Amino acid sequence: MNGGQALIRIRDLANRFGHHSVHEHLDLDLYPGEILGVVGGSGSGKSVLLRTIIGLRRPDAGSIEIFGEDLRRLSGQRRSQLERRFGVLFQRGALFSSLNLQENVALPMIEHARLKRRAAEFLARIKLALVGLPVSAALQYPAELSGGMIKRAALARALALDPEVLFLDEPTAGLDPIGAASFDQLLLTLRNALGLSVFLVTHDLDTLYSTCDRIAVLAKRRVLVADRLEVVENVDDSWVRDYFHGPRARAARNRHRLWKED
Ligand SMILES: Nc1ncnc2c1ncn2[C@@H]1O[C@H](COP(=O)(O)OP(=O)(O)OP(=O)(O)O)[C@@H](O)[C@H]1O
Repeated sequence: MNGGQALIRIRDLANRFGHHSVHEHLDLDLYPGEILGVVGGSGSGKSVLLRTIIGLRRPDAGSIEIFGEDLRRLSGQRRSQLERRFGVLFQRGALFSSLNLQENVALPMIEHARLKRRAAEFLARIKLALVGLPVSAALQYPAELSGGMIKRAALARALALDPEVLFLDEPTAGLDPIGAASFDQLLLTLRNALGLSVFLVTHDLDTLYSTCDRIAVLAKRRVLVADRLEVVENVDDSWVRDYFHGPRARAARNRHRLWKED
C-alpha cells in the first residue's frame, strides 16, 4: 500500500499557540488508497494537524506537500483548485440547519463547480443514495434526523465534489455501536469503490481495527509511529500500552476477530 509516492507529505511541521507547542518536528505521509487512522491522547493535536493540512491553519514551521505541491508556495487560485480535491467531514457534521439534505449536499457543487441548482440537487440525491440514505431523506432537515443519518449526510456533502482525499474528524463519535459499525463498513465500501485515500482522526478502537490500513500515533508533539496495527501495538510507549492493551482494546480486537471469522 505504501510503495507508491505519498499524496500528502508532511515534514518537520511545527504548530505553536504562544508558548504552547503542540507539534514539533512532525513527519507524516498519506499514501494513495489507504485509510490512515490518526490517534493520540486528548490534546495531542490531532484536530490541529487536520486543520493545518487542509489549510485552515498556517503552520509555524515545516512543509506540507499535497499532490506534490507545497501548500505554502501556492497562489490563492491554485490552492483553491487543490482544495477541491479534498472532502472534509468535521466533528459535528456541520450541516446548515436551514437547508434540507439535498440543498446541503448541492451547495458545494453550486458554489465551487458552478452547477445549476437543478443539476446539483439531482447529483446530491445520488450522493445521498451512495452513503445509504433513503430517497425520502433528501427533503428532510438536519434537525429531523438521527445522529447516524447526520453523519451520513455530512459524508455525502464531503463527497460532493468527487474528492480524492477524505478527511474525517471523529466520524463515529456520538453514534451507538451499531451505527458506528455500519459507518465503518460504509467507509470501507466507499474507499474500495471510489479509490479514496482517507485521513481519519478517531478515538474509536473498533474503527481502527475494522477499517485502518495504517495507524499514526501522535505523542510527544510528533508522530511517534505510523505503521500497521500489529507494529503500532508493540511500540514501547506508555500511552500506546494503555491504549492498545487496555480492556477496551482487547474487546475491540476480539470483536474484530469474530467478525472476520463470521
Ligand atoms: N485556536 C487555538 N488556540 C489556542 N490553543 C489551541 C487552539 N486550537 C487548539 N489548541 C490547543 O492545541 C492542543 C491540541 O488541540 P487538538 O484539538 O488538536 O487536540 P486533539 O488531539 O484533537 O484532542 P481531542 O482528542 O480532545 O479532540 C490543545 O492543547 C488545544 O488546547
